[in-house]
Amino acid sequence: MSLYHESARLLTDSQAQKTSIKSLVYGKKTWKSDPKTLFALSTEAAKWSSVLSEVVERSGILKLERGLTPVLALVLVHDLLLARRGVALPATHGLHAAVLKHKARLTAELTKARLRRGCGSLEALRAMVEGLDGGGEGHVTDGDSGRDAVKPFRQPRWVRINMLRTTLEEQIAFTFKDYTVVASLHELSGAASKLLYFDEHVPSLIAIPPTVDITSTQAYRTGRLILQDKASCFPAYLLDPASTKGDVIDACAAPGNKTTHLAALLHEAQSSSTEIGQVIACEKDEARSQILEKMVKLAGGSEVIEVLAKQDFTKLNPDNKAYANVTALLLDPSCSGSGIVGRDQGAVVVHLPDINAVTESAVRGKKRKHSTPAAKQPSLQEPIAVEEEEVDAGNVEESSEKLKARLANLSAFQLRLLLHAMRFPAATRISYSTCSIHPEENEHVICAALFSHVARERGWRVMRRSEQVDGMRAWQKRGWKEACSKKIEEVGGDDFGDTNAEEVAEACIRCEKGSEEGTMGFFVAGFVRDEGFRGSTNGDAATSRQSHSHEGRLENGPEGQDDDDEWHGFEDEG
Ligand SMILES: C[S@@+](CC[C@H](N)C(=O)[O-])C[C@H]1O[C@@H](n2cnc3c(N)ncnc32)[C@H](O)[C@@H]1O
Repeated sequence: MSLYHESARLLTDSQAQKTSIKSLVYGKKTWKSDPKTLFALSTEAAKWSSVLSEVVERSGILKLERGLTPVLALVLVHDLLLARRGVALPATHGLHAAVLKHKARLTAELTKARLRRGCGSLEALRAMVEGLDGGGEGHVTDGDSGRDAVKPFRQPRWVRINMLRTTLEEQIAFTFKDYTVVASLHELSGAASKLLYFDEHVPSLIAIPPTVDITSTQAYRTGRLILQDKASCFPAYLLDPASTKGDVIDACAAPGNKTTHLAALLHEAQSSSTEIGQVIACEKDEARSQILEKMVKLAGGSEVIEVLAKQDFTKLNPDNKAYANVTALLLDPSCSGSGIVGRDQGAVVVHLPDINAVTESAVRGKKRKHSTPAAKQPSLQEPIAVEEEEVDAGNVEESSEKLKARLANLSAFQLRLLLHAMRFPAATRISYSTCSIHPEENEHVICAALFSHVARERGWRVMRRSEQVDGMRAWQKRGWKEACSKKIEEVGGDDFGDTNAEEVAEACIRCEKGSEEGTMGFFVAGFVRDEGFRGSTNGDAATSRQSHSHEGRLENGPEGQDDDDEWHGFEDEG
């Protein structure tokens, strides 16, 4: 295999496995190419990929040279146009010839790409590319000037208006009275002035420029405003807790952003005279339980939220009468955290040319979409200093085998929690979410749960896109169909006819990290079942086995029950 084929493979694996080029090169001893050369080419090609993908697309060579894949074209064009020694293959070699014959066209496209970036020389472009490397910024075109100039796209600061303590109107009239409302998220990027954007998907969510700090405002300090990534608002909103008119369990609650969001949604429904239940917030970790309690208090949720501190969710007995009115569950378990902005585990972002991209005449003025990681999201600094997502971040330089093993453990843990949630007899809605981009923790868990014994016995199915609340139905990025097909095939889903991969993928919601939608990488999906299934249990008299006191909830966990539908080899996420 040539240097170029090996480099193409490396970049593909690095993207897919979210593993650094370095660990892939030096973790494997069987490369045919010199590892140093392979590392240098792959790193440089990745660095230049946002420019070169544009050059390759606009030159149209992918349509002419059918033997070139987008990633192979990227590494070859890199060396053809940018390497001192050119392509390290004889000119007669098929790969070299495939790009060499288009050199004039490619060079012209590189010049245009340079000029579009306002760079007077190749050296200036080189400096720009070097400067952007690792800078963690995405790019947007400059609509105002009409020039396709590249500007760093900075993630906005998302602010959830906490309806437990205030209203949107009140905050607009006071905290944000000097702010100018803008129509697009892009207008916030890099702005130093007080601008405000109303989110189009999640009610009571606004965005402000990343440069504007609200942590010293009275509204923030008193829990009226909560800094919460947009994607992280999806699970409670999708769950639509008030629609089930009962209690809601937040199974993995600390630090409590989604818990207080659930409470706010219930509180709002109460004002429109619907009878509402309470939120039961469960957190296993002692220190994080304390943070949860503080957050609940600060957010004004004490009356609606009951905190079960130091409580392992899997040890709650679903058949305890104390949970007889639990109609909805939110499950946001520990995960790899690979969707968190700024946590790339060393993997590079490679922009690949699109074979179907329109050629230049059609692209003139077209806004390009980039997805490099963006500036680190603000975390809740004050008054509670804690990162929202508790994650199993693993080792930055871990090998792909280690990552695979870690993901297998995490997904087994996540599935175990999800299947436990499905056992609550009165529940009719569940939302499952992670801040991971890996299908192992997302679509695979959803599909495995769907085809589990407990789901089929108790009538659980995926919450279809058409059944979702408006904002979630409208959200464009959906689950990965191939990941669903793969898992459904693996769990023998073909035997249970009526669920197909396309429908499941469409039901799943994905957020892309560092994208121009301004979110972290995130995944959420819902499960529902019809009222007719309510109250179904394994047929045992479990409720008589323990008291209904708070303590009674903690004893007699599900161990010993029929666990046939669970995956074996469980290890806690540690
Ligand atoms: C991703 S974080 C949850 C973030 C939270 N939902 C929020 O929005 O603020 C996962 C949490 O689940 C907790 N956890 C992990 N396993 C658990 C279990 N078996 N039972 C209860 N909590 C658990 C972790 O300690 C961690 O605080």
